[in-house]
Amino acid sequence: MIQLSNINKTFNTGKPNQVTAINNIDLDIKTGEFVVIVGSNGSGKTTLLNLVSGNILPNSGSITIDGNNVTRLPEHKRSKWIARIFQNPLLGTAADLSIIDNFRLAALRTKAKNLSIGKNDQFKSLVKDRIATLGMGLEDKIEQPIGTLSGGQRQALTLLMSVMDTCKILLLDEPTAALDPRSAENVLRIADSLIKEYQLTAILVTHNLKDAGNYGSRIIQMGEGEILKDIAGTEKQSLHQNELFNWFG
Ligand SMILES: Nc1ncnc2c1ncn2[C@@H]1O[C@H](COP(=O)(O)OP(=O)(O)OP(=O)(O)O)[C@@H](O)[C@H]1O
Repeated sequence: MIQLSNINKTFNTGKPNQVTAINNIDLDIKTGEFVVIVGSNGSGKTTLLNLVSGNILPNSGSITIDGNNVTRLPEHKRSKWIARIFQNPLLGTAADLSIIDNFRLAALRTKAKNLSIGKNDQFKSLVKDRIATLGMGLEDKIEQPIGTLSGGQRQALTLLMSVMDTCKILLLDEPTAALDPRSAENVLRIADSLIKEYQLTAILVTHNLKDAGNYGSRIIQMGEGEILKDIAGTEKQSLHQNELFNWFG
């Protein structure tokens, strides 16, 4: 689903503050894989997500998504494949708009021409039903501005919104870092079940090694712009948390 070949990304090339954020990375992520990325600060995790999403372009190398060479394709042209959830729950939603209007926008993400979508009662009841699955009671508040909700509530809704339109890839960049432990657990559980239900290919960047152990079908450790470890399958499932801690020893 996602292939990175020989990807390099250097910032501030030729200046004293030049930094190689991604150093010659090859990565092949299969459809339906849920990859967890861990690594110290500055190891290149967010840059990697930015390269996949098209938020930044590589200096060299190629990126393929769903069989399409997207290396030079800007972010908005990749949105038909990709939804992204950020650390800050305020990103990804329009605070002043109601919950239902945010869901309308989400459903229109890749369909700018069909602006009539979501005006009818059928759409409202579909959204209410989906929101009810969160078990947060938010289905009765769909006319309320989304900015009045807590970070955890908002992040849960943002996840649901990401699957309102065509989406094959979910990029999660520390989506729970700003949440309390209970909300964080809830949001990750929702993400995990959406990934399974919609058979999404997902990448989760996290500093939480417990989550890194519990979630995902593959784990990658990054260091200084390179892939240091790449473990999948039963080996990933049996990875003990202590072992993960030792990676950072
Ligand atoms: N836009 C930019 N301009 C200049 N340098 C950048 C830019 N984005 C990232 N970098 C640098 O690239 C390196 C990798 O940064 P990146 O944000 O990808 O790391 P990270 O692993 O996500 O870190 P963290 O865990 O702290 O979020 C760092 O040295 C960072 O300072």
